[in-house]
Amino acid sequence: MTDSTAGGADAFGDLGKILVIIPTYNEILNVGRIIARVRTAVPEAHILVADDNSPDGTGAEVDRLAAQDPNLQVLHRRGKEGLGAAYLAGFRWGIDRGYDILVEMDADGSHQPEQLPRLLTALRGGADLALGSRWVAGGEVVNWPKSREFISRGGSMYSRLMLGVPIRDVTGGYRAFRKQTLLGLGMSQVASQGYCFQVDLAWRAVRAGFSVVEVPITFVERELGASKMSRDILAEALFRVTGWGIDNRLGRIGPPVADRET
Ligand SMILES: Nc1nc2c(ncn2[C@@H]2O[C@H](COP(=O)(O)OP(=O)(O)O[C@H]3O[C@H](CO)[C@@H](O)[C@H](O)[C@@H]3O)[C@@H](O)[C@H]2O)c(=O)[nH]1
Repeated sequence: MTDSTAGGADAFGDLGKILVIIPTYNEILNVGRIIARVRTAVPEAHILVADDNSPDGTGAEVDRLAAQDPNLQVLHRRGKEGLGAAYLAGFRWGIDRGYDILVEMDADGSHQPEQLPRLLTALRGGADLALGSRWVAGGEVVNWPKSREFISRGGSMYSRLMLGVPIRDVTGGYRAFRKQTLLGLGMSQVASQGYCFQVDLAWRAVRAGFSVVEVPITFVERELGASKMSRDILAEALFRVTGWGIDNRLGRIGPPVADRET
C-alpha cells in the first residue's frame, strides 16, 4: 500500500519553499543524524540549525556539514537564550529569505523526520498550522519517563483550562507553520523563552482565527544527550500561563496584532 503522506523528491513543492528549523544546545551527538534523516524524509526541505553557541561544539560540527551541503545553514547565536528566542530568530531568518513553510523540530530524534510528510500533508489540506500531537487518537510517546508525561499532559491540561485553547497537545514542539500564520499571530511580540513559547504561539494562532490541525505523532524519548528542561523553564510556563489566564478572564487579551512582512 502507498503511504499518501510519504515524502520523496519535491513531493511538497506545491507548498513553496520549506525550511526546517532545528534549535540546538549541546546536541553534537544528535545533530548529524537528524540532518541526514530530514534529508531522506523530505529532500526538498532546507535546514537551519539555530545554535546557542553550544559548548560541546555543535555549531562547528554543523558548519563542517554545511560546507558540503548548500541547503544547510547555521545561525550562530551568542549564547543560551532559550528555545523560544532561538525559534523566533530562525523564523525571522527564514521569512526574510523567502521561505513559505517553517517547521519546528527538536534535534534529538524525539520528533521523527519520517513523520514530517504528515504535517505537510495537513498544510496542503488547508491547515494554517499543523501541530504534531501526542495526545490525540493515534499519537503516542515512546520511552518517556512517567514524570515527563505527567508534566507534559498536565501542562497541556492547565493551558486548556486557563486559556480555553482547544488543543490537546499545546506544549508540543513539532509543528509546521505557513509564513502567513507566523506573521498573523504577531510573532515579533512573543516574549516567552522556554517551552511555554509553544503554548504562546498556539494560543495566538487560535486567537488570530487560524486553522490549527493536530496530527498524531509518535514522540520518541532521546537516546543521546540530555533534555534542557529545568525548574526555571517550568516556573516560567506556570507564571506566564497563569498570568495570561487571569488577563484573559478579565477581558484584557484580544486578537494578536499581525506583523508586517517587511
Ligand atoms: N538554541 C537553543 N536550543 C535549545 C535551547 N533549549 C533547548 N534547545 C533545543 O530544543 C530542542 C528541545 O529541547 P529538549 O531539552 O530536548 O526538550 P524536551 O525536554 O525533549 O522537550 C520536548 O517536550 C517539550 C514539552 O512537551 C516541548 O515543549 C519541547 O518543544 C520538546 O518537544 C533540542 O533540540 C534542544 O537542543 C536553548 O536555550 N537554545
